[in-house]
Amino acid sequence: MDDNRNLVLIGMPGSGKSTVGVILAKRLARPYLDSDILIQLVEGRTLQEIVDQDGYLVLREIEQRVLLDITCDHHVIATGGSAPYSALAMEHLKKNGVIVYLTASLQTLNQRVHDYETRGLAKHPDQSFLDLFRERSELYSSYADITIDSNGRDQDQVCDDIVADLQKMIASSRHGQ
Ligand SMILES: Nc1ncnc2c1ncn2[C@@H]1O[C@H](COP(=O)(O)OP(=O)(O)O)[C@@H](O)[C@H]1O
Ligand SMILES: O=C(O)C1=C[C@@H](OP(=O)(O)O)[C@@H](O)[C@H](O)C1
Ligand SMILES: [Mg+2]
Repeated sequence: MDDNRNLVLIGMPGSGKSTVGVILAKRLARPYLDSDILIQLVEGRTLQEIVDQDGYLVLREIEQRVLLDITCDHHVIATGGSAPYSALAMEHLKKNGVIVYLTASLQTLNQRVHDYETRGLAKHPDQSFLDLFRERSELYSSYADITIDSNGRDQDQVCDDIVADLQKMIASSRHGQ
């Protein structure tokens, strides 16, 4: 794909950002970055340890810092599900990136993920997953350039759908020039 912008994946935990991100990077011959891994490298501890030791708001602050430090282009970047809580970070990523929102229903997410208790979710301990899902859906949509429905699609099909939509987007922006 002839475009130098980063491809930035956003969506709920379990929507497939990390899994699809690796496949997409290989498909497009681009380097891959996962901001969750960057956080763990910078902090020298797991996401769950950060939440347990310092609380979910500190994890969100660290995530914002790590996202603001990303200055590359031409990468595929999988963010963590809580990335869009930082408007600053999202605006930074959007300047040089196409934001791809992977959607999945609550039922799909619950089928895919069984470790929400240890995954280090950046949410208030009393907030239910359903409430989180509702709160975030709007937030993700507000930043999305492309929205891809991952329900009933395996990771390779999701990757095909992203590439097809990106090609359409690039072609239509060329026609508009
Ligand atoms: N399109 C898909 N269809 C079926 N399972 C998927 C799909 N995408 C991801 N998964 C599975 O769902 C789980 C969560 O995926 P992951 O990539 O870690 O999501 P995220 O990074 O968005 O939290 C993994 O076990 C992964 O294999
Ligand atoms: O949604 C969340 O609150 C989080 C999701 C995780 O990433 P995935 O979306 O890749 O699971 C990770 O960033 C962090 O533990 C917080
Ligand atoms: Mg992930």
